[in-house]
Amino acid sequence: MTTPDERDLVRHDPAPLDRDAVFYVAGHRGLVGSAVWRRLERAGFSRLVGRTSAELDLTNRDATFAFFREHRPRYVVLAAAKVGGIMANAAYPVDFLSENVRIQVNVLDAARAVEVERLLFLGSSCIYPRLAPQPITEDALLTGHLEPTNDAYAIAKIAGILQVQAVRRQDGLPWISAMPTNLYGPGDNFSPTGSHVLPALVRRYDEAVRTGAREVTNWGSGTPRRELLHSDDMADACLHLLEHYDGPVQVNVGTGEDVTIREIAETVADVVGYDGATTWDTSMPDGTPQKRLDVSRLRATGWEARTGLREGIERTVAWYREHAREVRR
Ligand SMILES: NC(=O)C1=CN([C@@H]2O[C@H](COP(=O)(O)OP(=O)(O)OC[C@H]3O[C@@H](n4cnc5c(N)ncnc54)[C@H](OP(=O)(O)O)[C@@H]3O)[C@@H](O)[C@H]2O)C=CC1
Ligand SMILES: C[C@H]1O[C@H](OP(=O)(O)OP(=O)(O)OC[C@H]2O[C@@H](n3cnc4c(=O)[nH]c(N)nc43)[C@H](O)[C@@H]2O)[C@@H](O)[C@@H](O)C1=O
Repeated sequence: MTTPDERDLVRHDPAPLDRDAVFYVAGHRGLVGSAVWRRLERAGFSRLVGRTSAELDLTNRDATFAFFREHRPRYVVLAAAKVGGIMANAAYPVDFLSENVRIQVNVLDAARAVEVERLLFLGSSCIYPRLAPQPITEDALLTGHLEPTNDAYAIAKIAGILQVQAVRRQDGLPWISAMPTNLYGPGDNFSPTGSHVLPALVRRYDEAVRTGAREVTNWGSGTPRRELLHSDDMADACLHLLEHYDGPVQVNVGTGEDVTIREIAETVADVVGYDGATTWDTSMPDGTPQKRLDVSRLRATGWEARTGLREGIERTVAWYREHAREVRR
């Protein structure tokens, strides 16, 4: 008989995924989910299943169970969540905690009921303590206080990691969790107040160019450091981990490099062609001073990010300009 500890040993080459099995991408229209869907299509998966939140509200437990019983997916990527930038998280902590806990518990319980073979849960680098030593290793989890602007969301994500580990221990199912750094790419949320920093800056600087404005004001001091990963790289890492990692520890996913918000703003301004002034509204929160991930566990499985930050920003600006009308609605 194997002990729980033996079952939890890391296997670097779990069985390759069957391209003809039913594969459910929860949140398939979001930034990450849509990139995962494109990646899986490219890899030859022929039976992808996705539902919008209007078609299947994952906070509804009965509907979630009915969906899993009907489709019986063999594989799942859980990329459905309530997601937002620093101000959305700070303003709506109840929603970020409650909705995310409900989505996760329902999906993970329903997946357990039909014995989903491989499942990837997506957390976030904000699960780590606000002042974790840099770069942040996976074992920094639960070693200190969280960043107050996103503690509610982080607690929900930590509960998800623990639920995946518990399913591994209790049922022996080889489910895994990935902790992405800050992400960006096509299909992102470009809402001026609710979005993350990169889409917010793309929209703001693009608008300044279009209107001829000579001054742009960003939030905070510009000194916090962030690590940014393109959503296509994230999607590639999701498939890679499902095929090459089987262990209880959540895996950090990022580039391993960070820059200041000011540097990100300068790059966005340069890419969109803005040459006016930039000021900083220090009445807005900075959030965590730095959250650079240690990605050595991921690298040990043979994966590295491919998209450089400037190239990723250029692609995102091009996408935004092509889709600006629908995005700005
Ligand atoms: N964006 C980022 O910088 C980061 C994201 N992550 C994590 O990655 C995952 C994906 O994030 P991201 O793609 O950016 O988020 P998005 O907001 O772009 O997409 C979220 C998706 O979740 C779906 N969803 C939300 N609520 C429900 C619900 N009640 N029922 C069914 N579906 C629902 C939405 O469906 P619909 O569109 O149909 O409403 C949408 O497709 C999340 O777990 C997030 O925490 C982690 C680190 C950074
Ligand atoms: C992914 C991650 O995302 C969030 O944490 P965050 O990293 O702090 O996210 P952010 O991208 O919103 O901000 C990064 C920095 O950028 C500055 N900043 C400047 N100007 C704008 C601006 O216009 N918009 C935003 N949003 N930020 C701006 C801002 O003041 C901050 O210093 C959490 O939701 C958390 O839960 C989470 O998982």
